[in-house]
Amino acid sequence: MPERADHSYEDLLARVMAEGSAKGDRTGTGTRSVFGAQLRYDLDRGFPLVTTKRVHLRSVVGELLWFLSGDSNVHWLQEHGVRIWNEWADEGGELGPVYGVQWRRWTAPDGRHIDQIARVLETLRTDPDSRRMVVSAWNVADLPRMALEPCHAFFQLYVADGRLSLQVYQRSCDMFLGVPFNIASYALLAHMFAQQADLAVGDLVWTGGDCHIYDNHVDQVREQLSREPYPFPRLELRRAPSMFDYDFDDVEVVDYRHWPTIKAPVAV
Ligand SMILES: Nc1nc(=O)c2c([nH]1)NC[C@@H]1CN(c3ccc(C(=O)N[C@@H](CCC(=O)O)C(=O)O)cc3)CN21
Ligand SMILES: O=c1ccn([C@H]2C[C@H](O)[C@@H](COP(=O)(O)O)O2)c(=O)[nH]1
Repeated sequence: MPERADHSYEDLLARVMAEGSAKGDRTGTGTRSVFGAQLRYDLDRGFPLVTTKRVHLRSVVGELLWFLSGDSNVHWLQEHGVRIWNEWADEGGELGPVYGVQWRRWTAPDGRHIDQIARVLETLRTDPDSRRMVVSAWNVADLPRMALEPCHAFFQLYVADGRLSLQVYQRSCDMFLGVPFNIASYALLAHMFAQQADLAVGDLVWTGGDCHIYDNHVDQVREQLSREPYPFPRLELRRAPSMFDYDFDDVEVVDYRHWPTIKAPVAV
């Protein structure tokens, strides 16, 4: 029997449209906003790539590989055709100590560097019941040097019944442009961790703080909400020798049925 289509992202989008409070924001664009929301996807039942518009998976994959490499310069992204971070980079392409740097090289007070991804993977393999499998990009001391403070600030891994789940906390959520990317990115990350630790995949839990729709995305969201979602595609992830050896070619999404692209300006 074919899988039923998931509506949870579209339902949240509709809720922010209908109930969101008018709220100003840093970019001067204006938003409607709801505080606190949660989406849950059983990763075993499909890969949560929004279907009511085309989501450019290659940019999602490129961004995640770039995070995992510990890079903070947009040159590598640009060389691979990913443009989503260009607006925030300085003349040299630098973004400061953003996600990749904090994930792979958090600087301790004594000058050591902590690889949070490697640590959490080690715990996953040796002590999967641990309640301490947390990775934080929210390095308070480093915030002033970042081009943009982390939006997806913190995630936790959890294992039960041989299944790996991941929950991410996103403090600020651009519901139309950013969130479809963020959901797909953490779903892919959960699959990578599970594969490297020989676990099955469980749930992706996405928790949002300030969930907003920018005023200049309202027409696009109305168009999107007029569309009926399709069932999610499937992910085929080729096993890489380590968490840090995945490449574009290892990631394939199969049977992605989707509605056409909807363009929208990004608020800088
Ligand atoms: N306002 C805002 N929203 C965001 O989602 C966001 C930021 N700023 N700043 C940092 C990153 C960059 N992210 C972005 C930036 C641009 C797109 C974007 O323009 N997406 C288009 C085109 C995708 C492509 O060309 O690959 C889309 O249709 O999804 C998506 C995420 C997510 N983040
Ligand atoms: O991965 C991301 C990165 C950024 N966003 C959005 C959320 C906000 O609209 C802006 C960030 O602005 P702040 O004033 O720093 O909150 O970028 C996202 O949704 N996903």
